Amino acid sequence: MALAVRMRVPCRALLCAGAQLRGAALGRPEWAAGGGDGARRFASLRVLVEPGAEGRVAVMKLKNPPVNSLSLDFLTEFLISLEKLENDKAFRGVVITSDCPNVFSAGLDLREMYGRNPGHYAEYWKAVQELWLRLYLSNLVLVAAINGSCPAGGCLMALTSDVRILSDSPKSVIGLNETLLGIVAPFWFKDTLVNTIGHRASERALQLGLLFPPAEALQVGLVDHVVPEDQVQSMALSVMAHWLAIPDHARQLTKAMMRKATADRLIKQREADIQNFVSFISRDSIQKSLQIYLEKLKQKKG
Ligand SMILES: CCCCC/C=C/C(=O)SCCNC(=O)CCNC(=O)[C@H](O)C(C)(C)COP(=O)(O)OP(=O)(O)OC[C@H]1O[C@@H](n2cnc3c(N)ncnc32)[C@H](O)[C@@H]1OP(=O)(O)O
Repeated sequence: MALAVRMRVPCRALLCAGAQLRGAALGRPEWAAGGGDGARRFASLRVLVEPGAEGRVAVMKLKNPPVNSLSLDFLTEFLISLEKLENDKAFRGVVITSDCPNVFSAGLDLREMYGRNPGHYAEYWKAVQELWLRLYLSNLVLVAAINGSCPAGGCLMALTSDVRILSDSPKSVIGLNETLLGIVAPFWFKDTLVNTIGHRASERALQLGLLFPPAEALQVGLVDHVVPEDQVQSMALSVMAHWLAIPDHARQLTKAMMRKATADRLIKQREADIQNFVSFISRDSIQKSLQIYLEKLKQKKG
């Protein structure tokens, strides 16, 4: 039954093959298994996978310092580790959290979108699409344990999860803030937000580029729970236990029923979406906006 409901995402194999080649080219081992749990604990440079609870749950820790930006290398490593977990029938759920202090993820890596060539932009965008499709259509129960700042692409990642737990800290702001950078969230970012918080709240959040503090994120429905920082992971595991009490086949079919139409919109026009991104991001005005934003980030440090 699990096989019957497992959805295939085109081009995944190609992307993963690309990642392995990239890893090999960098002259480092692809995965290092370790610890007493053998294959249940593995790591790449930027993603750490540890056993969660009762051998059925894995905890994926994002480890791309300083701010877990979603670089191409990070995306490829993340996708490989997710595929490993998807293919291991022992795992039914994954908690996604950050290994970097105060930041869940700073979103897409601005350096992948600034000052590069069209071929690079296309390769990067394909990987971003793949991340969204693989997470959004995952058969696993995904719980985002958001232990820090979660803007733009970081928020998109969290929105693909089945449940979101946010730490109660002034640093833990979450939202799709693309307009603040002078860029526009693509339709599938928007669809994911609308499916979570509704049309009117999304319209306001997207146009204003809102980054919601914890209480407001909870109120608008962007996250499901806000808990003290030191309870984020334990809360995630306890919510996970609730979701795992449901038979997988029924939950998976229901998840597919709720999400497939949204994912299909992108699957049907992936190539056009890549071309749109490349032409948008290559515009002089957009490159200028990104340059200014990157400079602001640097100046902030003083
Ligand atoms: C059609 C186009 C659609 C594209 C859709 C785009 C989606 C996106 O995700 S765009 C990215 C949006 N992200 C942001 O706006 C977040 C920017 N970052 C921050 O606000 C902060 O860095 C922070 C709150 C996440 C963390 O703050 P803090 O701990 O104070 O760290 P710093 O700001 O000092 O940053 C350290 C270091 O990291 C660099 N950096 C930060 N964010 C990014 C990023 N998204 N991509 C690449 N690099 C990033 C920052 O510039 C600093 O670098 P150095 O000065 O070289 O140390």
